[in-house]
Amino acid sequence: MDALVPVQSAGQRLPVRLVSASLHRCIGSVSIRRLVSGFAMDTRISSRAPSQFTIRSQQSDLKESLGVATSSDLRIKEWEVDMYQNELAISQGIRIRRKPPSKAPLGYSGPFELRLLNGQVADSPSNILEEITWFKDQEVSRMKELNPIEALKKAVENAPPTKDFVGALRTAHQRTGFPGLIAEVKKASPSRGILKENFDPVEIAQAYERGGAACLSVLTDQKYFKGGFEKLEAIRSAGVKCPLLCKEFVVDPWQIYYARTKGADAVLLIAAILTDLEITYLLKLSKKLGLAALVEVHDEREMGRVLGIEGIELVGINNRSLETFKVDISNTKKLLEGEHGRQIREKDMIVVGESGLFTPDDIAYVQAAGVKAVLVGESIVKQNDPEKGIAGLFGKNISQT
Ligand SMILES: O=C(O)c1ccccc1NCC(=O)[C@H](O)[C@H](O)COP(=O)(O)O
Repeated sequence: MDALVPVQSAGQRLPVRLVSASLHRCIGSVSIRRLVSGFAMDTRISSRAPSQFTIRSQQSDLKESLGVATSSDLRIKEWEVDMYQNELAISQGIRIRRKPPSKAPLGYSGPFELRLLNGQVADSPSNILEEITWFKDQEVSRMKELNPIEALKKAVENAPPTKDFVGALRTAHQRTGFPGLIAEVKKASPSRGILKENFDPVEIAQAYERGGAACLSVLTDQKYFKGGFEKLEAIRSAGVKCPLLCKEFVVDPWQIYYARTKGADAVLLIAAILTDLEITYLLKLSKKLGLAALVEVHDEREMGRVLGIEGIELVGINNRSLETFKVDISNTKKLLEGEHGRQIREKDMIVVGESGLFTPDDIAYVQAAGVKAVLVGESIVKQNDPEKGIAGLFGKNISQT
């Protein structure tokens, strides 16, 4: 019996079988589908094996056997599922915690008791990505109440078809000989503050399209980037033809449905905050809804993980450390060297160089490293005329070539 799940250190793999077996015991008749952050997983639990972990009164056992869990049982179970999810993430080397650490609910007795006694955990976010992720988790819970998934699924059925994001990048690369440009519509960022005061997202998007952008990236996060879904919708409704990336911090499948209903053609999946299983599932869901997925990595470990996942066509290498904000475009080169680069070429994936690209030399540098697309925000959005900004970035007008 695995009464005590061993605490995993970073880099060690926590067997999924062990996690599911333990979840099985903890959750009893409650569907994991509802509990693991809304992620629909294959494992639907139906067994009513008695829990080794939770102390229940005879009365609550009776209630549960009748399918009526007490609210305190549910709190304990939800908390414990969060803890297992953290363990799984840690075992994959993910340092970003998805939620602030919380104390065990009253009455909890189980494997995490020992863990809690041992360590002092920081209860403030350790970097900006973690802060954004914690906020997003809360924000998505609120948004889900206002826009239930059933309504979104209906809206998706009636939504117009999506545009071919990956195809647009390949075509632009072949047409211009330069990496296909994903031009970012971004008013502000945590590292740079406000980038443009008089910010008209539709005007900027139209200027980017005239300037030869293959695709656009639209920030939808309000709090940290001053973006919004209304901006994505407005750009789509204005008749812009470029495929649109919904630039969000996805922590829940609900967001994929929501992005689809708001006019997105592609979504961003950030490996630093998602487990392999989550990426796999979100990728499948995106494809099912007709969306492309840009899977973003920051380091070699994340690149290795992503290369082990089937079905990824677009990999973004972010040159910005989300922990220190330092931008270093040699990160793109480093991650495309050796075995990883070989696998990427073999799989014919499109690599997108992201962040910190300002000059034709920067573009030439990441192109020589192997990228077929670039994602650029600051250097073009700040220009009075973003259309000319694109010509400046590439050293020539790429709309005509
Ligand atoms: O830009 C930030 O400060 C930032 C902070 C935390 C998470 C993500 C962040 N940026 C998102 C991006 O990756 C960039 O918007 C994108 O790659 C374009 O970068 P740039 O051309 O340097 O504006």
